Amino acid sequence: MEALDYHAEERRKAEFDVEEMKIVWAGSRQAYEISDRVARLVASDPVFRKDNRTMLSRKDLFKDTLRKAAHAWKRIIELRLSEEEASKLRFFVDQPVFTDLHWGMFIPAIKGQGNEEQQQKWLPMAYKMQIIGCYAQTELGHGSNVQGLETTATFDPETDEFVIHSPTLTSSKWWPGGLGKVSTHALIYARLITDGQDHGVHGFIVQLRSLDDHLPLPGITVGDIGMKFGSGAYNSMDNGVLRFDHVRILRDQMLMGVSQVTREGKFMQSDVPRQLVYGTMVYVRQKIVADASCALSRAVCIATRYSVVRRQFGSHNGGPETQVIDYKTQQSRLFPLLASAYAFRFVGEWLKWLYTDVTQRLQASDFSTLPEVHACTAGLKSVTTSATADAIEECRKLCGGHGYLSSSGLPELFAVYVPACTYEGDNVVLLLQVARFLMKTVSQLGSGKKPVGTIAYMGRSEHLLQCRCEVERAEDWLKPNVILEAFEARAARMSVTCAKNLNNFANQEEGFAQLATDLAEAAVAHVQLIIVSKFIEKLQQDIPGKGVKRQLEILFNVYALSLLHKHLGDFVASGCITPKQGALANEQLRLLYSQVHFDNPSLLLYMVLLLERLLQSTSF
Ligand SMILES: CCCCCCCCCCCC(=O)SCCNC(=O)CCNC(=O)[C@H](O)C(C)(C)COP(=O)(O)OP(=O)(O)OC[C@H]1O[C@@H](n2cnc3c(N)ncnc32)[C@H](O)[C@@H]1OP(=O)(O)O
Ligand SMILES: Cc1cc2nc3c(=O)[nH]c(=O)nc-3n(C[C@H](O)[C@H](O)[C@H](O)COP(=O)(O)OP(=O)(O)OC[C@H]3O[C@@H](n4cnc5c(N)ncnc54)[C@H](O)[C@@H]3O)c2cc1C
Repeated sequence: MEALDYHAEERRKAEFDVEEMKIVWAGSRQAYEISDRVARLVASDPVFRKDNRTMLSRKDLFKDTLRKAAHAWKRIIELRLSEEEASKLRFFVDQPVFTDLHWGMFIPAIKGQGNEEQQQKWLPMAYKMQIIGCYAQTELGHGSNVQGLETTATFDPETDEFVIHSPTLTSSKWWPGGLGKVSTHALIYARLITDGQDHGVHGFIVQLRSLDDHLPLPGITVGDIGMKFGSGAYNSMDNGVLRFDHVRILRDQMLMGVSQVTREGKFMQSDVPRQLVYGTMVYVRQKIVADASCALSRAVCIATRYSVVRRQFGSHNGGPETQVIDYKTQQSRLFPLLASAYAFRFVGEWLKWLYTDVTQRLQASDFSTLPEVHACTAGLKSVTTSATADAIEECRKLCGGHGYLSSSGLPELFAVYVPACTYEGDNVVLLLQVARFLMKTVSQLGSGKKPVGTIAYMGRSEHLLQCRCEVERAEDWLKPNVILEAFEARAARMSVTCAKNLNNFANQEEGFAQLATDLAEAAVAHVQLIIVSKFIEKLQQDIPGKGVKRQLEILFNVYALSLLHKHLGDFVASGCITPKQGALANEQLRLLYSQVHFDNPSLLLYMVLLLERLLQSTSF
């Protein structure tokens, strides 16, 4: 029987309820139904075709993108799509476009940092797209170091205006998406100067182009910064450059939700943390985490289908050659990526809850969880995007030469995805922010302040610094509590070791600079613990559907044990596990990959179908 026919036969026998798995992936039945409905809408509309993108010139690609964005907007209005449906539709158009920043940053920034009057003034125009905004923070000379930004906003009490100016070449705004051609307005982050005093970086709404003829307004020099990595891909986005020559704006165009400037030019910092000015970045970082699981599942879907169909070597007596998915190396490279897609999905769901929770707390002036939210969004954005970018490249390699063809979908997926390791915060810079949070927590352990939330395990560091994992046999690694304790012990020991070593330096800053690499690794250990623990929490929930929970347990073990294998040095060096226990973990991992293989060849096909079916539930 042809392997593919065999698939069809086996598919019907799938040991788990695929429809229920799709709902687990989507997060709820309602979310699944919206995704499915909108995905079909996009797939059936010829205007949204994607197969020609890599053959278009930059100019034609940009026109094609504008056409799609306009068509998407028209369909949203015609079909009266909800905000969630509209967001899905923009997502499925699946092409970096100015609306990502208009809807994804410009509007959230006004909502998060503007006062009531400013929201009432600007949001209706933005929602109707009568104005199109971008988020202009990064400059030629500074991206990571926000406090180093040079653009100035100097208050003129004579006219009750701010003068926005680019004093140096390096103060040119550089990179903002949507800036190069499309945006009429920008949210500019600039140094607020009143009465000769510099009050740091704040947000200002500045009109860039005329609403009549779209030409740049006086004092504004603006344009596109040119081709980016790869053909097609991110070149559908008009990332731009912007300079100001003493451009005047009204005082009420400074976002005044976090701090204010009075008519007399007095700077007023309300009793909120100044870091709320960074709120939009925190919001996008949590969205990027959810997005990682989508990009990763697409790549793994392609690589799994290829691995099932591709045959290479191993023919006996003229029979069919071996399916490459039968090879242990193919399995050990592919299966952890599938498991990661589910792990990132679940931690993304949790992070969305954490962000919603902090937003509600902020409305009640409760800033208690802000540091943890910053550490979680920064850390999870860093770890999930780095892992996903590496995974897409691995999926390309898993597909041999065909993975390098544009028609495989992988090159463009990679080219569009990889800037996620840089934008919204360089991944190393963000890990160092997590490390700062960890060191602060460790330094407070003796103060009696009990660590809570994702850092609560640090309160048990006494135990975690000397515990021994109870693993005698390979199957002991299938116990979630054993895995959790190993990851907690690793994270606690790496952080406490860093904290101890910091004391060997004259001051914290010097220590931080010298130990930055160790601190970044301790941050990764902390973040991976969060991902593992949220997967375990997901499995503790009531998960309907025949066999669904069982499959997710397999994926959890593959995810956790493949991570343990990858970072075995950390676990053994920190004394959490012995080399023998590490070897047992690897043995269990191999069993997870190949327990099907030895039992029954047809069951291997079932494992493959399981992967395919799991991925089918992730194909949107
Ligand atoms: C669908 C998806 C795709 C959506 C589509 C996406 C399309 C692409 C969009 C890309 C858009 C962009 O790239 S927009 C530009 C993105 N740019 C960035 O992300 C810049 C990254 N840099 C930064 O965020 C900042 O410079 C930092 C955090 C690195 C440093 O800030 P800083 O002000 O110097 O602060 P620092 O001295 O380090 O720390 C002082 C104290 O503030 C705290 N702190 C720092 N930041 C925060 C924060 N955000 N929230 C709370 N607290 C904070 C620290 O923990 C510390 O607390 P304590 O220790 O004192 O207690
Ligand atoms: C596709 C794309 C879209 C973008 N869209 C926007 C947008 O819409 N709006 C906007 O404002 N910006 C945007 N950006 C800019 C983006 O936010 C910045 O590029 C990003 O924040 C990184 O800053 P940087 O480029 O200055 O890198 P740098 O900070 O200069 O990083 C360069 C290297 O230095 C290292 N480094 C820097 N500081 C430290 C440190 N303290 N310790 C250790 N290592 C360090 C980094 O790890 C990195 O390896 C976009 C960027 C890209 C690529």
